[in-house]
Amino acid sequence: MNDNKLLPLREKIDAIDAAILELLNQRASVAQEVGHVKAETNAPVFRPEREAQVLRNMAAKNTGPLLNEDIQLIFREVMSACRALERRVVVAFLGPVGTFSEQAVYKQFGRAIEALPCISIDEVFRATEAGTADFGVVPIENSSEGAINRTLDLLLQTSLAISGEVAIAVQHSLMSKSGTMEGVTRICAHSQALAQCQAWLNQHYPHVERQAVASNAEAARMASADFSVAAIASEIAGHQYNLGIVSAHIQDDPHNRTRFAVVGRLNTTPSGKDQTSIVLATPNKAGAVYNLLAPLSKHGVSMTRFESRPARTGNWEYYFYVDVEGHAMDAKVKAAMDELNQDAAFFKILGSYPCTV
Ligand SMILES: C=C(O[C@@H]1C=C(C(=O)O)C=C[C@H]1O)C(=O)O
Repeated sequence: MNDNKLLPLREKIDAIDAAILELLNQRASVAQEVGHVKAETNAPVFRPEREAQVLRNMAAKNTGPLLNEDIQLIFREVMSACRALERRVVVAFLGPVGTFSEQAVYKQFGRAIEALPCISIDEVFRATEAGTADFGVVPIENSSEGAINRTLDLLLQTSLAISGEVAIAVQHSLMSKSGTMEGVTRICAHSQALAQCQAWLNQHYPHVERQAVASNAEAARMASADFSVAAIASEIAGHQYNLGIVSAHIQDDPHNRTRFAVVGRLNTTPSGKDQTSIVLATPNKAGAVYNLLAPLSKHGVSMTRFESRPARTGNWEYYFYVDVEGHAMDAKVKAAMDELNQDAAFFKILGSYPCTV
């Protein structure tokens, strides 16, 4: 074998690991000091703007061969572990475990947290508003199905602010207890997942009944207990419930993504590269939307997203959900927001937060 050649290389790796370990613990000790300083003033443990800066710095300094993406994953976990020495933050999400929401939680906060599964999006908001959780992670938009209306409606009323956003690739697989479709009479999934796989299902299993259930993970749980049920869910959920894969990645759009908002009782300060989400309504008159957006162009603020929701007043009135580049504390964003606020029938800043790194 090549072990004679490997041995000295492994000794090198052992020495480097010892140095990394030493440095990691030095870093952790400083994070503990940060924790003590924060405890004196009851300051928030999780600072998304600072974590975004650390991740951006690491990517900027990285000379390889490790990829920026992998460096950021590693540092996300390093920060998560350091943060947990200050305090383990509690993060509510749309459960049960195994959902894409749970993946989004770990992508944003790392693993060293307490993840709190909730039965509905409403419950995620409630748990976070009540302080049972420090943050909540809620789906806001899917690239093939559009906005998650319940989240938009709840954002309108909540006292929480958006403190971050996370996007994850959503890949659905068809799975069953046996790993085949033999004896399967029902395909279960969340309604969004059924919609995202509609064309594929129509083509491959047009005659099998489809049933919408509370979540894909719930579908996976049902399939694990019943040979007549197949589930559409993530492979992670399938693995959790010991399911076999019938067909992998069956979503109609191969680039299917879901964007999640992180909500909390925290107002995030500028990170250097931020965006601001607002919601506003116009008086119901000609040219209102045009006028509404004029302050943005006047102050040179770029709009990156625009979504409308019926206001349900019966008058064809709408709420507009708008994302703009920059932080609400930036002079030009602030000037544009002040003007919007003056003209709008309804105006609310949902939050300013770091752009995804
Ligand atoms: C150490 C801090 O606390 C947390 C941990 C961080 C880290 O490990 O780098 C960064 C931001 C905070 O979420 C800090 O606020 O600087």
